[in-house]
Amino acid sequence: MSRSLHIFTPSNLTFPKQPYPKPSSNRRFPATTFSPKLISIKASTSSDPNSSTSPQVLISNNGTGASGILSSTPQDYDTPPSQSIISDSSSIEVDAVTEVELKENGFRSTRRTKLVCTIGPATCGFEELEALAVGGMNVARINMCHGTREWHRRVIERVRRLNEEKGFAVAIMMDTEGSEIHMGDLGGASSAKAEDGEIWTFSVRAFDSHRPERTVNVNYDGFAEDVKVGDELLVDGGMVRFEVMEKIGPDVKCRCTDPGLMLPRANVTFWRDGSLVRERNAMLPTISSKDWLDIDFGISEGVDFIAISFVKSAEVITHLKSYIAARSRDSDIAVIAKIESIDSLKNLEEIIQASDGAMVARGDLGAQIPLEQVPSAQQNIVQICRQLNKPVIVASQLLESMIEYPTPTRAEVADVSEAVRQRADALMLSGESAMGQYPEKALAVLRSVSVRIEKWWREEKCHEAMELPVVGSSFSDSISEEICISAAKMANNLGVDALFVYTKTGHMASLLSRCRPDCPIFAFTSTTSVRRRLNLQWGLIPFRLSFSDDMEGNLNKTFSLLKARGMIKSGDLVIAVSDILQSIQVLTVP
Ligand SMILES: Nc1ncnc2c1ncn2[C@@H]1O[C@H](COP(=O)(O)OP(=O)(O)OP(=O)(O)O)[C@@H](O)[C@H]1O
Ligand SMILES: CC(=O)C(=O)O
Ligand SMILES: [K+]
Ligand SMILES: [Mg+2]
Repeated sequence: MSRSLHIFTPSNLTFPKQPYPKPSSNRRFPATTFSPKLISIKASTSSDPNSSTSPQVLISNNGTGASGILSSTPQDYDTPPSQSIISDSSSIEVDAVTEVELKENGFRSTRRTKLVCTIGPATCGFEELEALAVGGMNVARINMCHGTREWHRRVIERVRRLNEEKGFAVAIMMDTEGSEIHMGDLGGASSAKAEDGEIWTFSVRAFDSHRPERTVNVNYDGFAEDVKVGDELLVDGGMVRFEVMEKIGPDVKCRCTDPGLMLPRANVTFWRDGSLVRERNAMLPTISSKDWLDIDFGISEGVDFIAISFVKSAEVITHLKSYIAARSRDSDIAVIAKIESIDSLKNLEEIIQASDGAMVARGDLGAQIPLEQVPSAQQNIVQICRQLNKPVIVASQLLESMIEYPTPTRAEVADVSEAVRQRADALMLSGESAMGQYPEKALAVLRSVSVRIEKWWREEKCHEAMELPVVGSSFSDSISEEICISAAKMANNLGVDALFVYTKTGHMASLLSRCRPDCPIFAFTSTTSVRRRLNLQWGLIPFRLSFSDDMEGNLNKTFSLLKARGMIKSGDLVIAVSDILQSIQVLTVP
């Protein structure tokens, strides 16, 4: 790129000469001494990328404020699917929970960390789902390892109905089974207890209705051939352990060395001399034929996210993304790479780069690498995701003891705090919400710990600045990134109440979220599907709003709609950015 560009940042941006006060301790500008409503800095785009006119930053003072123009190459945002655009231009949609939170506690106290709940027998009813939505569930996860497609379809229907009838924007994430080795479904039993010293049979034979006592089926045909006498067999990452004693045809006799509860379809790994054995099962495809059918199901149901289990390489993600694109022109399903195998750690950056987000799936990850390596892997994945601008979910065993007990352990609270402190986009409940005794209580713990830790770290100003590399490929993308970095920095320095972002595809909102600003981000988008997808990203409060290319009009409309609902008030200080007209505007709410 030969053209030079003046990207404005707070350091090279000239504000009007008019003095304005330093942020006071409550970090709120008195509207009387500073009239930010009139400051508008725009990066307008020239239509000719090769234009010889040199880019310029113009700051003009229109009375008391200023406006700046910065020219650049044309931006290209793709138009979202027309089908999902809601034509009602007079309303704004936000979920009832956020609305109450904003009204009662103000901007600062809103939760920035998003919450994902796995839906299972304990939470599949409409009322239970509603209780989770009221409790702050942003994304409902359905795990295709369990239940029938018909069961999952009903859950999706209920979540949809909840969104329609009660104004929520709960997104749906479908998680594939993947083709690693796991046990069968225990013939319908909810669990099986293995006691110390007991002999259990792991068999590749399928059992119809009658499962012989102390026998479990294993889904991998090569199992009996690949294991050796003396191997250690770990169920669910070591929750239960066995030693292989004898092989009899398709049956493998094992002695329980670490007793515990085995759940249906629990994952099985085997170890030899302290290392994970990956014989022919290493060749199992990431996406099995059953997974492809589940993916077709997810596409036809219009789920918002598909999470792929046991990803090994970026190719499988790229392949799936083109498969989805060819089959679902109207909806845009985001693909989340689950990082839960040794192979995925080896190819981490390429996999995350190819995906729309990632999950630190600590359950299986902890079965493939030594447990003491899981925390550093988590930190690394969270950091790479933030740098590459991909949402990241920290999952598994966050509040494991709450499957049975109404209060978490102190260690669990510390674990949740750590994920919040790392500023992961989202935390996930698995068994706690799918089949535990206290799904709502577990969600409430995630909620209160998140809010508390976020507030604490904001107040202490403990967050280290993170180097955010350029992620976009076009010049226009770079401008959007710089705008977001500058806007977030300005928002922190000026102590504004909220950042507003008007975004058609959601991209600009995600770039702002990546900066992890101190104030919440109101993300306005015209489609319900983008709004749902943004619900996974840190700090974003997604609104559905029809808007035009006239930012002045958009802002006035937003202010009056939000004021009418008591969600903002006169005098609130806001910074607005948009991907319609690449710009930063500082405004006080009239
Ligand atoms: N749809 C479902 N029907 C029945 N039980 C379910 C369902 N979803 C989850 N569960 C139960 O909740 C437990 C925890 O759920 P989770 O989604 O973490 O599954 P998992 O088997 O550990 O697999 P994964 O590694 O894919 O997360 C499961 O082991 C299962 O017992
Ligand atoms: C979530 C998941 O798949 C795991 O932790 O293994
Ligand atoms: K799964
Ligand atoms: Mg897993």
